[in-house]
Amino acid sequence: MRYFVTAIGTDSGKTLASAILVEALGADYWKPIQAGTPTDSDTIRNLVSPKRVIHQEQYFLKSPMSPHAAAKIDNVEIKIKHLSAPHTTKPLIIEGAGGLLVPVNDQETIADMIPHFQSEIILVSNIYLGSINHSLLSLELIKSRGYHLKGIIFNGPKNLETQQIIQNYAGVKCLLHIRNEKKITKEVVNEYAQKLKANWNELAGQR
Ligand SMILES: Nc1ncnc2c1ncn2[C@@H]1O[C@H](COP(=O)(O)OP(=O)(O)OP(=O)(O)O)[C@@H](O)[C@H]1O
Ligand SMILES: C[C@H](N)[C@H](N)CCCCCC(=O)O
Ligand SMILES: [Mg+2]
Repeated sequence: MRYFVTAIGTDSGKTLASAILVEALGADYWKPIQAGTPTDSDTIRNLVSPKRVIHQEQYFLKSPMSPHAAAKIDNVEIKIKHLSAPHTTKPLIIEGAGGLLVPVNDQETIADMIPHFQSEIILVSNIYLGSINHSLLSLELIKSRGYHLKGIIFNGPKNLETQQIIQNYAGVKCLLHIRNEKKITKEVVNEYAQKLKANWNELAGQR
């Protein structure tokens, strides 16, 4: 099974959520398109067990910006049809870049990768004043394109009104709520992975 981790924007906590998912599901990790350094793959490497498989990025762009722009600077053309997911017998966590409508070239966006990889979406919704609108815009896109949303991971300070309205709109449960942590360590990732594993199995049981 492939899970596509996207978010309501950049710096939302996709890589942190991906590390937790990798540990919770015993999954492989793959960042198809990396723009700038430090790379998300290196961040993941430092946060998960050494037995986890982290696949090589298919595109590594030098500039920390939208992939469509970074690709032009590097004189590289990214086409979704040329992306090919690594083979694995384990679940695969695929991390996008920024939010859903981040362009990878002048016609295609990150969202177009989701059906290309036949993946289910895990949406990271970080909580701030304005995140309801950004979350519902992302959910509207997912719904209008008929993509499958596996669940939502909230990230940041608890805000029940914000979380409830987003969950109701999405019609899915919260897989995990990540609080603001002083430091992100392997231990923190592991703690959340245990919580996610419990929630994941409980939600699967509710089907
Ligand atoms: N709950 C949290 N507590 C503390 N720090 C956090 C939390 N969530 C994210 N961060 C930090 O915020 C920064 C951005 O998080 P992260 O890299 O996971 O975002 P991202 O959505 O993957 O960004 P990108 O779009 O660049 O891939 C990182 O330094 C990360 O460690
Ligand atoms: C470089 C950064 N870390 C992300 N990987 C790319 C974020 C692209 C954001 C584009 C935008 O929405 O303006
Ligand atoms: Mg990331």
